[in-house]
Amino acid sequence: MSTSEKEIKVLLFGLGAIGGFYVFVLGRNENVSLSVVARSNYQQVKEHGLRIESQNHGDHKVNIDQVYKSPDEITSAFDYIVCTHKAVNPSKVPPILKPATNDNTTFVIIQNGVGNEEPFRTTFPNNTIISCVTWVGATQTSPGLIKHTKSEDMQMGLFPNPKLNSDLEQQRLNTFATLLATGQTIFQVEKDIQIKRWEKVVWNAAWNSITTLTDVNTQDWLASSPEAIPVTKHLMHEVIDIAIRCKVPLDHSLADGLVDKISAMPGIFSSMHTDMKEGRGLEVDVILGYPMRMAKELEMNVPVLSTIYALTTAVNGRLNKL
Ligand SMILES: NC(=O)C1=CN([C@@H]2O[C@H](COP(=O)(O)OP(=O)(O)OC[C@H]3O[C@@H](n4cnc5c(N)ncnc54)[C@H](OP(=O)(O)O)[C@@H]3O)[C@@H](O)[C@H]2O)C=CC1
Ligand SMILES: CC(C)(CO)C(=O)C(=O)O
Repeated sequence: MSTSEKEIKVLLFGLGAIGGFYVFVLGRNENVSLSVVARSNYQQVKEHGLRIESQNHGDHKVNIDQVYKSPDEITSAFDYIVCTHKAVNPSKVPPILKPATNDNTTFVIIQNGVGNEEPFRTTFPNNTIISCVTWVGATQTSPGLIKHTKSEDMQMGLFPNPKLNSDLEQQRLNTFATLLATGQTIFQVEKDIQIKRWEKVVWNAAWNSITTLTDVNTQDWLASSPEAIPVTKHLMHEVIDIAIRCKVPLDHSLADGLVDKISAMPGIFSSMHTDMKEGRGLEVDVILGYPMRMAKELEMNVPVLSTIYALTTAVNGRLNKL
C-alpha cells in the first residue's frame, strides 16, 4: 500500500524508548501512514531506520513512512498524535504541535504522571484526548535501537471533552484500540482512566523518586533499613489520600499490593533514574508536583511526599544546570 492510500495518519512525537515501542506496534498496521518526530536520534533514524529488540516480540526493523526533525516541518493535520516525550515541562510541548493538527486530531498521551492532559486541553480545547498508562519496560540503548523487556501492558481511556459528542470520542478511542490490537500489544480500555493514572503515580512517586535519590535498585532499597518499607508505604498512603480527596476512588490496600508486587520482582531502577544518570531533567512535575499542588490546595498534611518532592526537585535543579 502506498503512503497516499493509507487511511489513518498517525504522528508519534517523542521517539525514545516508549515511543519506539509504540511505533513498532502501530507500524504493524498496513492502513496506517506513520510519521515520527525524532530529535537526538533524527540522523540515525532518518538514514538507517529504527530497530527494536523485544523479549516478547523478537527483533524487527520498524515500519516508518516519514521522519521529521520538528513539527514545524509539517504542513497537514494528522488523525492521531501519539505523545511519548517525557513530561519534564508539561505545558511547553502542546503549542509546538499546532502545525500537525486540526480540530479532528486526537491526542494520545502515553506518559507517567497525573495532570498530563491539562496543558493539551488548554491548547486544544476542541480535540479528543486519549490518556494512557503504560507498563512497558524499555530503553533506547543507542540512537535508533530500542530494547524492550518482557514487561508489557497498557490501560487507556478518554479524558472526556464536554464540548464533543461522546459517540464521536468513543469512536476515536475504538479506532485507536483497533490499531493497538492489530499491533499485537497488550492493553485494556478503561471507563475511568484516572483511577489507573493515579494508581500508577502511587507506584512512580515511590520507586522513581527513591531509585533516583538513592541510586540503589528497589530490592536493595527494601533491604537497606527497617525504615525503608514503612517510609515507602507512608508515602504511598499520602498519595492515595490525595487521589481520594481529588475524587479518584483508590483503595488504601493498593500500598501493600504495590510493595508486594515490587518485592516479587528483581531489583529495578526507573525511567527517572535513567534520566538522572543521563543528566537529563526529571518528570518531577507530573509524578510528584501535581499531587503536591493538589495536597496544598486541599490543605492536606503530607510530610513524606513533601520531603521526597523537595529532595527530587533539588536533584532536578542540579541536573537542569548541567
Ligand atoms: N522507559 C520506560 O520503561 C517507561 C517510561 N514511561 C513513561 O513514558 C514516557 C516516555 O518515556 P521514555 O520513552 O522512557 O523516555 P525517553 O527519554 O526514552 O524518550 C523521550 C523522547 O522524547 C523526545 N523528546 C522530548 N522532548 C522533545 C521535543 N521537545 N521535541 C522532540 N522530541 C522530544 C526525546 O528526544 P531526545 O532524545 O532528543 O531527548 C526522546 O527521544 C515518560 O512519561 C515515562 O515516564 C512509562 C513506563 C515505562
Ligand atoms: C518501567 C516502570 C514500570 C518501572 O517502575 C516505570 O513506570 C518507570 O520506570 O517509569
